[in-house]
Amino acid sequence: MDIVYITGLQAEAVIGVYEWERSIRQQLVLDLELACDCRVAASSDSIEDAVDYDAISGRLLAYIGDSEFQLIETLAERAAELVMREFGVSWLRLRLAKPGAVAEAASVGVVIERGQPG
Ligand SMILES: Nc1nc2c(c(=O)[nH]1)N=C([C@H](O)[C@@H](O)CO)CN2
Repeated sequence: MDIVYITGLQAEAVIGVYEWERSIRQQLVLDLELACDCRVAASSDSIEDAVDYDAISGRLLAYIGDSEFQLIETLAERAAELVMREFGVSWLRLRLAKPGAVAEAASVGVVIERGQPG
């Protein structure tokens, strides 16, 4: 299995369980690993055969920017479903960080894996 990856994708959203969080936008950072067979795109040298990290990044930024979930678990799950459904990705690992959430921590977040490799 090969991987196309995106790291440090910075987005902003309304997210959080507390009342004060419902009226502000907070920073989120995404890392994604996306299963693929890079030989297909390498053979044709065509973006049509590639897992397009630019298109996926843009779609995720738009989706997250419009979202208003309470939990980062919910946003991570929905974002994973979107990428798999719209971009035909069979397996992914998604890390979603909310770096401002705990003042004493460098960052907090979730990591999920969905689908089957290959
Ligand atoms: N597992 C989680 N724990 C917490 C979340 C969350 O989304 N998942 N959210 C909060 C608050 O919104 C927090 O980020 C405010 O600082 C607390 N714990």
